[in-house]
Amino acid sequence: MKVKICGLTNLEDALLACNAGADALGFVFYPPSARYVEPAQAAEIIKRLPPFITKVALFVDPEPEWVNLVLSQVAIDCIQFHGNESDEFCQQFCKPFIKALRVESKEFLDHQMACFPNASALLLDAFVEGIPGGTGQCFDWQLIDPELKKRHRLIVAGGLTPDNIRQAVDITSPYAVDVSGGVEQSKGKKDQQLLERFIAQAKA
Ligand SMILES: O=C(O)c1ccccc1N[C@@H]1O[C@H](COP(=O)(O)O)[C@@H](O)[C@H]1O
Repeated sequence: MKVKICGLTNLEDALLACNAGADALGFVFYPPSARYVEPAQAAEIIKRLPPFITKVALFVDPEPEWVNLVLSQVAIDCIQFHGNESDEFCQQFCKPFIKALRVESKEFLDHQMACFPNASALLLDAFVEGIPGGTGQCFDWQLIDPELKKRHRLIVAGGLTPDNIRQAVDITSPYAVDVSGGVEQSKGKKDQQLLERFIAQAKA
């Protein structure tokens, strides 16, 4: 089980996440988010990370110029698109990409999943009207059809915490899980105990 910790804004939290066993770290380049990090700050954090950690840049309906600016300044391995971007839009940056889909219904999910043949993984998050992500809400994990897992690499996200992560993994058997709010003491500030408990439970 791979674990991505998202919404890193400072080096201390990034190192805590790595030491606790995180496989990937997410940096939010969506200015309205409370977890937004300036590219220069993300670049400084990334320079001091141990090797073999995947660095993920998160965007929501960005201008291509903004993505290219971030990629030119920050050593990013993978891009996570969390808005209404198309498969064609996402693949123009020549980086592996994760497409986030907000789960409204099983039919919607089946349809949406087929629209991203070039995604290296699909991330499933809760649907909350008017909020693109990081809502702290769960979706109905039972909506994931085992057939979908044969066709796509799935990342489960949305409202995950140290207390529900084991159940989420048992029900969905995903490729990876992604968390932001469930391991924070306040928006943009992670909590060491929550990080350690979350990762230990996810990988148990
Ligand atoms: O974290 C954010 O601020 C954010 C903003 C806009 C889009 C996505 C965002 N975060 C992603 O949302 C999911 C679920 O987060 P949570 O665990 O429920 O807080 C996760 O993939 C975050 O990377």
